[in-house]
Amino acid sequence: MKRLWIENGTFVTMDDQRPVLKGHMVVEGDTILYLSEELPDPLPEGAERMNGQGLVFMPGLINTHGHAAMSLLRGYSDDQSLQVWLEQKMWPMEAKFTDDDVRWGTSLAVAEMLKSGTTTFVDMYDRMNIVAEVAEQSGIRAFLTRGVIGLCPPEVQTSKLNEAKQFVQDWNGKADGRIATMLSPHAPYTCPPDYIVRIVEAAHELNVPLHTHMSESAAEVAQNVKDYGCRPVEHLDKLGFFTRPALLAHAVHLTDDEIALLAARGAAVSHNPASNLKLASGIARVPDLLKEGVTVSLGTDSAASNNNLDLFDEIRLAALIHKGVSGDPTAVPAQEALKLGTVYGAKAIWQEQRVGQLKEGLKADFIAIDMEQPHFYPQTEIISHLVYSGSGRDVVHVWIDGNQVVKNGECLLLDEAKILAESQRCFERLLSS
Ligand SMILES: N[C@@H](CCSC[C@H]1O[C@@H](n2cnc3c(=O)[nH]cnc32)[C@H](O)[C@@H]1O)C(=O)O
Ligand SMILES: [Zn+2]
Repeated sequence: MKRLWIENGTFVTMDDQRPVLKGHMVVEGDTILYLSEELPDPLPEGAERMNGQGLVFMPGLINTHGHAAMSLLRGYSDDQSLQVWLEQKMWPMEAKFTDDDVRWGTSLAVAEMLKSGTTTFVDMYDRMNIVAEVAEQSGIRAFLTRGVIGLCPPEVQTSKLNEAKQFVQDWNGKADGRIATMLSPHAPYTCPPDYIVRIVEAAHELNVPLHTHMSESAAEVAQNVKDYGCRPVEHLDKLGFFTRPALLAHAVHLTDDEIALLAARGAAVSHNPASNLKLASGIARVPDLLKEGVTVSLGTDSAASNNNLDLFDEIRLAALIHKGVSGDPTAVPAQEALKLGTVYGAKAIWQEQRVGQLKEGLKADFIAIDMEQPHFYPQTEIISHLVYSGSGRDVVHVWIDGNQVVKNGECLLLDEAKILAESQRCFERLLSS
């Protein structure tokens, strides 16, 4: 079996037992076989050797919410509220999307994510077969779901749900186990209650988790109260949503009771600070969620509301904004912020036994960061440096399942020049059609 031996590296493990260690890591096949300050004994036979000096190795980042194909709409609508951005700008453009647009928009997103250190991403979109093909080819790990908007006639609702179920059947566990799937009503405000109930039942049948957008804006919460007589968490609870493992994007506007209910139900949250700031949606109660024991992770949302997919930005924002709004400089410290993007990300997608830390027995999904740069000197607190002065541009190498997918900042399995040219062509066609 293929072996890689990294010598004399600095490893930020995200394992509380030994958060940072200097030493050696051996990868065998798709798995971390050995990680220690000591030389491996016996020395790994036939291993490719790599000098880790000047590099920091850490678990690949986990982006728990996004819509990759929307990278085509980066910069197309800035400085708008969620409702205007979504209904007047995104939906009309997305209605014109073809297979080709989804392919090149997704490829653009995946290239950007890989190069900035994301090794697992969650994606909610349609034409998901194409998204899965891009994920398979690129080497990335992906948790994919055909999101469904239910503001349409019953027969269209049914065909969308059938498509979402078929996607699960076709792709769950594919790409050497790198692809997992779930089901997702787009949001309580775009799916009637009876449709959400049908989606929950389908998730039980297929034994997959659920994902949705929830309580992103104050307007949508007010609408929920007006239409259904309760706030979104209680509404989803009544519809049985939390009888499945559930991942909720945004969760910005929550009461104490809602936080308690999420904790009791074991639901996980994807905190998307950049998107929430840009659409002026508000600031999620992350310190309170963490205090109550809710699993919180990080997502970029799409590049159309971010406007990049660099998860280091989300890590830094999470570490900064909660201090600012609470007046407490100890809110979301650096170590906790980095956990949001790694080990808690893994937990939020029920993958903590496989990814999210550098640990013997876990999958070899890891990244290398170039520390020999002015913004990382003097070299003192590495975790602080990564969170407060690092960015995705510092990532030089990326491995997923033990395979190197980015080398010296270049994607090995994607044709970057072609992706840039094709995405430009797709966007221009969308604009003029
Ligand atoms: N087109 C599908 C739904 C795909 S789910 C992905 C949808 O999420 C939308 N979206 C992207 N970001 C956000 C957000 O922050 N809040 C709510 N919806 C979003 C996006 O515009 C896209 O329409 C259907 O009609 O059933
Ligand atoms: Zn979204």
